[in-house]
Amino acid sequence: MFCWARLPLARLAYSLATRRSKIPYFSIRGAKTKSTIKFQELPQGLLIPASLPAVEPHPDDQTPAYPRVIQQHLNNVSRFSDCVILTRIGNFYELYGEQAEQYGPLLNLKVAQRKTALGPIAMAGFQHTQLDRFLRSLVQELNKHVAISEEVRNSPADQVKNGGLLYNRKVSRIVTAGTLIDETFVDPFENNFLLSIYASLDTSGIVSMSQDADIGLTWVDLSSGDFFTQRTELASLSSVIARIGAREIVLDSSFERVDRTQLDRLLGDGGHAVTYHNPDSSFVSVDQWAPMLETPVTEEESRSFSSQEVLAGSLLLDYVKGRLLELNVSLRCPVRRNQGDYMSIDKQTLKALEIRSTLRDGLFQGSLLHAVRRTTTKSGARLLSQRLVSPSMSLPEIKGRLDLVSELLEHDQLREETMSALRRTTDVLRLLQRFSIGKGDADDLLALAKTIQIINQIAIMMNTHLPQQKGENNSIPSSLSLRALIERLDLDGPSKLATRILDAIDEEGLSQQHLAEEAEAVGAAELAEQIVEAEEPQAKVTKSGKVSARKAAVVADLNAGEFWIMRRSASTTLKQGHQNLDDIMQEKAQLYERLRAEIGISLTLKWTPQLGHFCHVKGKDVRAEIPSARNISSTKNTRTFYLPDWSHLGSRLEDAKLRIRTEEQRVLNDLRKRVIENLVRLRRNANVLDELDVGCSSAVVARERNLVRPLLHSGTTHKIVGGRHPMVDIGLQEQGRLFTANDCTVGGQESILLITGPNMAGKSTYLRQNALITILAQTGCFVPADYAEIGLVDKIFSRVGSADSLYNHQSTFMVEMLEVADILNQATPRSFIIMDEVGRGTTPEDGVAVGYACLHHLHNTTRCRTLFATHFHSLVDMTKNFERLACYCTDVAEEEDGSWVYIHKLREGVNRSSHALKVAKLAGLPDTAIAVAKNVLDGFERERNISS
Ligand SMILES: Nc1ncnc2c1ncn2[C@@H]1O[C@H](COP(=O)(O)OP(=O)(O)OP(=O)(O)O)[C@@H](O)[C@H]1O
Repeated sequence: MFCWARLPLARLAYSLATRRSKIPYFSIRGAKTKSTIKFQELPQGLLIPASLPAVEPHPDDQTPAYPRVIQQHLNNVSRFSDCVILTRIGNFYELYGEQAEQYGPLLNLKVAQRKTALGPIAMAGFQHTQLDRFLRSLVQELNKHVAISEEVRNSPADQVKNGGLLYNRKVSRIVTAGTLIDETFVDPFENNFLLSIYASLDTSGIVSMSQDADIGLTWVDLSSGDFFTQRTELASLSSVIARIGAREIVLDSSFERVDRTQLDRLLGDGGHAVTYHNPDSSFVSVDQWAPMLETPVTEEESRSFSSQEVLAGSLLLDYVKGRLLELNVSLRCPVRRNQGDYMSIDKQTLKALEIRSTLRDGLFQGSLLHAVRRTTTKSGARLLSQRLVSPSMSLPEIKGRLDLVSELLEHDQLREETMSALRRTTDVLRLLQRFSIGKGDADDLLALAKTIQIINQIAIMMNTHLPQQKGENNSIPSSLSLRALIERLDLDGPSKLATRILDAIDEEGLSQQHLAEEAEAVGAAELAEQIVEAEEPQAKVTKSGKVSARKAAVVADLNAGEFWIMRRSASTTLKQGHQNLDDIMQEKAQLYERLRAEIGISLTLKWTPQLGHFCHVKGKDVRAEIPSARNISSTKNTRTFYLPDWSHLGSRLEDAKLRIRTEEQRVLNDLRKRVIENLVRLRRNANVLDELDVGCSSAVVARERNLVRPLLHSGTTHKIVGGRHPMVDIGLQEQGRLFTANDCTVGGQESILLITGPNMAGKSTYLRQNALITILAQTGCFVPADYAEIGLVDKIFSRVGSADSLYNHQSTFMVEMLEVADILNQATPRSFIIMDEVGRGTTPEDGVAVGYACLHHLHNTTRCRTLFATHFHSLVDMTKNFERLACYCTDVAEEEDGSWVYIHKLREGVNRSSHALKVAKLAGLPDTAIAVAKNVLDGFERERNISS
């Protein structure tokens, strides 16, 4: 029999999975070497080493070689040269050699040295249950690609080839920031996009930097299956990239020759990883994308893709395939986004308007999304986030979304009930991706079935409460009306699937199994303690709870495998299997009774993974004569022994259980297959839920914050009455202060509003609130105003604040000019521009000149809606003859006693006083400094009086 005491034991783990597959083993890891030795259990509970951590002879020669696992790691390092390799060894993932030395300290892992024939080699590792935590650090914080080398069971032939090794290792997947699927650290509220860009090449084979060069983009979220394509031109590329907000951008190697500063400017600093990849030719035509799609792209759709989009798609899919290796993933059919269908928001504007995060701290709280998000599902939150950065340009689409909000506002109870139902649903899109990569388990199936049931309930609720026909006054019912949405649901197939899942899976058994697994985990730890204790009897194991833990382990061991996750009725084979098992259990009871009658003692028939089927007696019966018993161990009060009858029946029992487990697995696989068959329907239904969720969210915010439905039209005018800034309004309310609403009529007769006024009196707030109201309106949300009539805006631009980019050799003024240049070059008569203090980054004279030039260009050439705030009062005089420019201002009201208040209400006219010293005093500048500043101002005043 194998002797534990000879092993340099440090850790021991018991593998549940392997035991279930009827090949029980322990794996023991040496304290220093961390090699793993597996022990197989023979009948009668004997343990023999299943494999030894042999130092394999090198195939080419007989010189000393690294142990196989290290050699495999080194091979992987050269095969996946851009990756950190994590190698699975039993219950651990290990890093070796240089990678252990480099990443061990970064990951806070202890780096040890393992002795090998070729000298010591560094190693560091962590428990397999911690994989996601370390992946997060490597992928998201250190921006690394991680190749995961998993243990795979060798086929009998491979075992012979590999000197009897039961397990081999194989890189199963490469994880990068953009290829996350079901990792626990994927942000549930945002999409995790991987974007590929294909640009036209010039004659010398370099990416063309001509502003109108054709660009193809495709982006995919592997965690939800969403897949999009778009064509654009180089001039708009950085805005499109900012809007998509990808975690990783894949470029082909022609981009490597683009000037670094130029490329950085194009790609922006959205916190994404950039990867260069050279695709092979496997996905060059859209037809070849089919194996990775839920359904092939139709010929008509495929004709709509530009050649650049197809090439970007082939780059993307080739990259995905190379990262997922053996995993299959099913993506949705690519949705083509027409540039003209969405309002373009450039990357500065996205930041400046704080759409998804605040400008200063990058926080969610304080952003527009935070102000308007009341979604109850994660995928609803993702949809809303996407919509806010890509407001629609389609009047029917916007009208449809607004109709839905209006309808949900009309039906309070229906809305409340829908929201409460949605709250109970699971994130179907992300769940389905688990099935698409072959991972979904019984819990996932149950979650899916319950969500399907909830969808059915929502449909019944809507059908019961909604009037049969919407749009009685001959108006055409909107495609997004509640009824139209419900009619979009495809309930038949999914309902059958849900019934099948719920009929098959035994929820009670499943939760008991989870409990048993937890108990077993306790048992494994306890067993490890026992063996350490057996090895070093002098070392006292004093861990509290030891006895109860042991009991839990024994209980778990006895019960393990008797909780079934499928109902007996799930299949005929299961029914028969359970009948067979019942019969054997009856035989067990009879055996027990027989033994008791024959031998006259009370004994228990037990099974543990380490001993197999054995008998146990205690107390006075310990010394009884038991024919054909073979002792295992005995103490004064207990005795453990094998009995052939029980060993034989026990192996039949195990066999019966194995048959049930195998059948359960088959049923599980069948259910998974059915989920995949329903993928398209389930995803379509999930979209309806998202639409409902976003509609409910908008209705709730509209009610909470007293928002109104905007009127959208195809003109180029804005008329907003009583407008408020969505975030400042909330912020002031939290402080018990009131926001002063302001009107904004711009476009047509007055296309430019030139706004002056004191510091801190609300100019920037006014500019931004009107831009935000426009974005909300075109997103299909109600807006913070008393009334809003908005002509569709194709591009929204803002030039606010100043930020230098020293890294890119750009001064504050250079950054400002780059942004202004983009605006003046790209704005169209349908655009909406806010410009705040243009020209403040240089001398006042130069600043005025630049400010005037902008106003002149916007007034005479672009002719689009513009709100322009400035402290350069001479601009007012210089633009006096601009017909379509009107002046407005904010103010300060001074009381006789010297106190003063800001008048945030905008009035027509000009205000030439900045009251800057009031702000300086408020900010706490020393009185002496204020006095000096005042003297300077008085001096200027005197000079002005003399010269006039
Ligand atoms: N309409 C308003 N109602 C109430 N408070 C407002 C309003 N507009 C602005 N405020 C408050 O005044 C603060 C300053 O506003 P804002 O930054 O817009 O002023 P400004 O005129 O642009 O200042 P500066 O010229 O110094 O940049 C805001 O943070 C907000 O607290």
